Amino acid sequence: MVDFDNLNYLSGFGNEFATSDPRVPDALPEGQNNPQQCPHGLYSEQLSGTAFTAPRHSNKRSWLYRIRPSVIHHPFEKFEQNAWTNDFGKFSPNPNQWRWNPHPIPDKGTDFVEGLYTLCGGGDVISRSGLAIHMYACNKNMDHRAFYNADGDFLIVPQEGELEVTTEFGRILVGIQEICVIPQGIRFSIDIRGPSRGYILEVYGVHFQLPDLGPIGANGLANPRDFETPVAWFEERDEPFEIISKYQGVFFKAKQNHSPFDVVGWHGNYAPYKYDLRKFMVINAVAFDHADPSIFTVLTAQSTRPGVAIADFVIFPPRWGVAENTFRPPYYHRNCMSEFMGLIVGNYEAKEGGFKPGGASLHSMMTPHGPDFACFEANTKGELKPQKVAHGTMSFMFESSLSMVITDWALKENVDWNYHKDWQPLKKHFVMPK
Ligand SMILES: O=C(O)Cc1cc(O)ccc1O
Ligand SMILES: [Fe+2]
Repeated sequence: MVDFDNLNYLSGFGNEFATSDPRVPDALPEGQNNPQQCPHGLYSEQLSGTAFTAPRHSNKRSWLYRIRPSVIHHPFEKFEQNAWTNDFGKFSPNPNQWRWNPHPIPDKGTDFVEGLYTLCGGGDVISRSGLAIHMYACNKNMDHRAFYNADGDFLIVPQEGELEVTTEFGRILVGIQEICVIPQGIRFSIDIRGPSRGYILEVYGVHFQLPDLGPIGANGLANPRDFETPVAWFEERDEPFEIISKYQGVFFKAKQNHSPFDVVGWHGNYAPYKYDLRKFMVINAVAFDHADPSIFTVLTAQSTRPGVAIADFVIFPPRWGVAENTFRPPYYHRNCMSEFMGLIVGNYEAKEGGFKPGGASLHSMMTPHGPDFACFEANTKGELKPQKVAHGTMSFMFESSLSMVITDWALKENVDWNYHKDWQPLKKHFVMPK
């Protein structure tokens, strides 16, 4: 059996892939999807990621050739997960700047599903447009348990602990400074290598795509070939499994007597993938001024309004700051978008202190924010030499055109109640001309 450290991946973003587990190299039928009998007695099953009639350029579906069809399970019953929600209508608005200390990894045995925790979000899973932002913190494998999200796609950003992700499409090792995307409906199970924590961006009704490059040209930012999709892998395990479904924001469980990871081969363009953020080709200002952070967009989940995202996934990787006569850190600003930030490793350039790896911040629609006092003081003085910005760091932003609501528990737990004090010492420097 191939272990998680020696996995092969298929290269490319959104390609039409075709893959069979090397133990059964001819698992895919030749030239058709539904032969009267599939090779090796497999069942064929389609997983649709878009409407059948979606335009060809955005149409997503895959064909799975599996030992048993997914439908063989017992009825779903409620599964208690009280730190999760997709129902943001029930919480009160709060326009403050929010910063959270790292979400704690529990002492008691907790797997990925049990350790999910919702911070904020907006929109609606039922009318199929919106997003939610969650964290996970766990210390236990999802033993004989698989999860799928009927409501949307997950973009998972591990901050501590590599994740061994088994999916219906194959297996993925997701390291720190890597991300993985598990599209709507795909069953997966997460094993860990130690205490684990990370962030999740969930979007409903759309899938992530690469941003357009416009005048940048044909190359740059996240290059398509650096996205890695698993090769088919299956296990034949006739043992009790629990399938956890998140449907309309609520968790359900169903029993079945076999592993859901029994897909021997699959083909199509709807599949999970991972990406190493250190491969991002950074573009930035090389003469003067601070460019908008959209230059750092890795993936975008577009709304129906051109250029307006349900959520953009933006990173702040290490790079050279060279701009002349420029206040180089992020500018003070108010935005018609909502900005959620997380820190994977290192230090964020706009904050001299307080924003910790594993922590988070939310600057809501039109809520002012920007560099803290120490950052402003340090960067308005001194010679502007070329300088490596935040060596070895990786922070990110989930930016959304939706107004986000914070859960009641996130308004109480892990809150840095001193955050607003970061800006209070900013001095008045104005001098009235005589
Ligand atoms: O608020 C933030 O720190 C994120 C951010 C970074 C940047 O370089 C410009 C604008 C912006 O919102
Ligand atoms: Fe901002």
